[in-house]
This record gives sequence, structure tokens and C-alpha cells, in this order.
Amino acid sequence: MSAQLLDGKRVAAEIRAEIRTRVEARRDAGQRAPGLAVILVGAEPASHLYVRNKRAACAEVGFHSELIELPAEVSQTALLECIDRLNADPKIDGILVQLPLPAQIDEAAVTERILPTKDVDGFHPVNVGRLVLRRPLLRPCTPKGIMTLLARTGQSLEGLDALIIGQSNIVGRPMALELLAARCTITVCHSRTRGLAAKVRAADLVVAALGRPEFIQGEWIKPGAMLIDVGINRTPDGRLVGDCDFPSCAARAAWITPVPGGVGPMTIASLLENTLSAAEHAEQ
Ligand SMILES: NC(=O)C1=CN([C@@H]2O[C@H](COP(=O)(O)OP(=O)(O)OC[C@H]3O[C@@H](n4cnc5c(N)ncnc54)[C@H](OP(=O)(O)O)[C@@H]3O)[C@@H](O)[C@H]2O)C=CC1
Ligand SMILES: Nc1nc(=O)c2c([nH]1)NC[C@@H]1CN(c3ccc(C(=O)N[C@@H](CCC(=O)O)C(=O)O)cc3)C=[N+]21
Repeated sequence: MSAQLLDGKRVAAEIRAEIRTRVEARRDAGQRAPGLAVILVGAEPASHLYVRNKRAACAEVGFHSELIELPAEVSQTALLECIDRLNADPKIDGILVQLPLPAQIDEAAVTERILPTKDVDGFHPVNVGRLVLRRPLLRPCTPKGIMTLLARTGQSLEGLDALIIGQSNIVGRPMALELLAARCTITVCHSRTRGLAAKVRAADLVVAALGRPEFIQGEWIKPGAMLIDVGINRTPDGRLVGDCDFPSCAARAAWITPVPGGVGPMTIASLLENTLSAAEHAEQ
């Protein structure tokens, strides 16, 4: 392996320590702890795991946290009422509804019901629009965490040819906006893209967020490129792998994120940052 590891686990721990210090300073100044509410609909095991990680992170930094578990058959009306209650609750600064949601629920309606100032996922149209206009309020957590990690390399991103694989609302699209704001030249690929390998070969920075286990091959990577692997895939034998074939990619890239221990912990660190910033905003 010649690549340097972008250690999300370590950087996320540093961010949590900084947040903890700020929460303690708030407490010493007589201010309440920031509060995060997570709504979990149904009982998908993967969702439970992420939610457990989020709650552990909240406890570590001294946040108030609430988990609202609703049955898979919950009606949209009941879910919206739950959001209304949290919108009005002064102990709660951030609301996160774990995605995906069951088929009877309209995801857009749920996202739009959360107050933009409590939308710590950054998915509300107001927050998306503000990101487009480069006046962000709350930025989507996964791309924000990736930007924090990239900043730690000390390398300038200006002028790089950046390739984003995936165009989802939660990862690919906001990632493209972040990298555009950083003055990369961006290309966004998806399932209908032709000649993906050739596009990867030309890129200085690749963000893989397609959700296909070990899909990106080392021979596609431009020597010296930066490689960010967002994918979280469970193999039939129970291993956790990303969207990149790690050994062959690490042999060519200059920087690479591991899975686990790369982007995932940074997503949660950004969620905590957003919740703290929502709390600070609430007091102004
Ligand atoms: N580490 C973290 O913090 C997080 C990790 N994830 C992980 O990241 C991955 C992506 O998540 P998410 O964005 O929600 O996924 P989605 O399934 O919503 O989006 C996948 C995107 O990849 C595109 N795609 C699928 N197959 C190919 C292909 N063969 N070639 C090119 N593009 C393709 C799709 O194209 P099209 O639009 O045409 O369908 C789509 O745009 C998953 O593994 C997920 O578990 C997600 C969120 C956070
Ligand atoms: N409203 C909403 N917001 C989200 O941010 C959101 C969501 N819904 N739905 C699901 C995806 C996925 N996601 C992850 C967060 C942390 C890890 C994480 O911490 N991963 C660890 C490993 C965890 C493990 O062992 O499985 C790591 O990569 O090291 C992974 C994935 C947030 N998502």
C-alpha cells in the first residue's frame, strides 16, 4: 500500500473532544445541553446499528438525546405529529428521521415538515437551496464530514478534476455542490453513465457513493489521486466493505479512506457539529 490513510475514526474522535469542551463551556455559562432527537421507523437491523452509534456519540459529548421508535406500520399523520411536537420542544435542537422510510410514507413530506433550523441532516429544501447558493445553514453530514477529512490532508482542492459516483440527495448531489464550492471541476456519474472506468482514470479526486461492494478497481485509479469511499456494504460472509477494492486502490492512490473507520464516523461527527450549531443559533 502506498496511499496515506485518511483516518476518519481518529479525526471524528478529535472533533467529538472539541465538541465536548464546548458543551462543558456552555454548561459552565448556565446554558443547557444541545439536544438531538432521532426518529426510527420500523426495525431494520442496519438502521438500529447507526442509531446506536449516534446515541453513543451524543452521550460522549454531553448532548441530551431522545430516541423515538415508531412501528413500521405508523401512519404518515402520526409521524408528522411527532415531528411537530419536536419542532415545538425547546430541549430539542436537531431532529433526524432515519432513512429509508416504509413505502406508505412520503419522504419529501417528512423532510419538509422539520423546521429548517432543526434540520441537522441538511435535507430540507431551504438547507439544500442555501447550499446551492453558497450561503449554507446546516450542511448534509456525509459530504460535510468528507470536506473536513479532505481539509486534514493540507492539500488544496482548487482546480482538481473531481468525480462523484452517485447522485443521491443525501450523498452524491450535496457532495458535488461542496466540491464545486471548493473550486473543483466536477463530474457526477450514475447508473446510466457510459465509460465510468475512463472517467475514473482521468480524476484527481474520486468520491465513490454508489453502494456496490468493491466495485471500483485499482487499475482505474490515476496514480496519486485522492479516493473517498462512502459505500457501506455487508458481504455474504459478514464483512463490511466499501465501494472500492481497497488493496488495489490503495496501491495507486495518494490518499484513501478505509471502510470501516473512514467516512462513517465523520458523518456522525458532522451531525454533532450541526446539532451544536443549531443550539447556538437557537439562542441568538
Ligand atoms: N458512510 C456514510 O456515512 C454513509 C454511507 N452511505 C453508503 O453509501 C452508498 C450510497 O448511498 P446512497 O447515496 O444513499 O445510495 P443510493 O442508492 O440512493 O444512490 C446510489 C447512486 O449510485 C448510482 N449507481 C448505482 N449503481 C451504479 C453503477 N454501477 N455505476 C454508476 N453509478 C451507479 C445510482 O444511480 P441512479 O441515480 O442512476 O440510480 C445512484 O445515483 C451506500 O453503500 C450507503 O450505504 C450512505 C450514507 C452515509
Ligand atoms: N436521515 C438519515 N441521515 C443519515 O445520515 C443516514 C440515514 N438517514 N440513513 C442511513 C445512512 C447511513 N449512515 C451512516 C452513518 C454512520 C455510519 C458509521 O458510523 N459507519 C462505521 C461502521 C459502522 C458499522 O460497523 O456498521 C464506519 O464506517 O466505520 C455508517 C452509515 C447515515 N445515514
